[in-house]
Amino acid sequence: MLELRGLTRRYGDHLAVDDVSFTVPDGAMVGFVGGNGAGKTTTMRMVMGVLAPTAGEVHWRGRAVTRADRSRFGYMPEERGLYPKQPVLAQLTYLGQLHGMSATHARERSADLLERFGLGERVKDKLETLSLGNQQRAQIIASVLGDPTLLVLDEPFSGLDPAAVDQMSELLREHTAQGVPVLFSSHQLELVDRLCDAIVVLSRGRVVAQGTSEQLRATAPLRYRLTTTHDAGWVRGAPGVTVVDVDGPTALVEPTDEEAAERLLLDAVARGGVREFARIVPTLSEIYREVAA
Ligand SMILES: Nc1ncnc2c1ncn2[C@@H]1O[C@H](COP(=O)(O)OP(=O)(O)OP(=O)(O)O)[C@@H](O)[C@H]1O
Repeated sequence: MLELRGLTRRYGDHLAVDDVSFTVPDGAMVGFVGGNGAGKTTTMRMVMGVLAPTAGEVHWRGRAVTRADRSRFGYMPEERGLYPKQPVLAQLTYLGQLHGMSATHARERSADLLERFGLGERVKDKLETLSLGNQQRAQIIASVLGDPTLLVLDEPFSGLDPAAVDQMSELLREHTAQGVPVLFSSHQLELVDRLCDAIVVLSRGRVVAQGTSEQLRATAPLRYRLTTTHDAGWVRGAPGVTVVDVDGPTALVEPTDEEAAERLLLDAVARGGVREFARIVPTLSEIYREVAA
């Protein structure tokens, strides 16, 4: 398990990361979301030891992380790590060796992954001659070489087409299935919602929400849409209900609890017909906008 304890980073007067604490349990995929400049990259750099924290600690498997621990972490940095002018397979092989693999094993594993991700024909090409999405595939492959004990990936899915997103998600799942914790940042909230066991939302350097997407949804107010056969203006006087909006026969309401919702429905039926009475479950994007506002 990876644990961030009160991680803080200042750049001069600017507090870029402010007392950030969360865990990435073994085998869990945790999505790290937040607007531009929220502090995700800075936090990940501190986890990897690329940047020293102003305060706070990173713990790995229950104790302060060491340089040896970090040498087994797989990292995809924001600035990416591969050399544009080097052939793809040669540099992946070299990287694998840096992670302790034999030259043969590193070359075989890299070639297998390149083949699997549709780059089998491009292994001898310089990285810079590949499309951006294909370069990104190679960068992700680089981060998983050498059986990493933890994966920290800075926007690994940006620029990938839907097929590559599926392939890369599958690759990450293979790692979580073996107990490897995975932390990745992304602006693609639907993807984060679909892939992650838990989500950490950062805003202006602070964690403003964290939990499973169900837990985050549960923090949203209970909201219903009522569509009647007549004008719904009467809901404004209904007990235990806050009216968000009324538009002709349709009302958006926030009952204090399920009982108040039921009373409202019975009232609506008694007053005429009900076309729809539906619980509005917010999307992760809506929750995100709310908490990050
Ligand atoms: N080397 C630096 N010197 C000064 N300020 C920095 C430096 N690196 C980052 N910052 C500032 O720290 C804050 C957090 O930046 P960071 O790159 O961690 O955010 P982010 O969440 O990764 O953003 P994005 O989604 O745009 O990549 C920003 O205000 C940024 O301008």
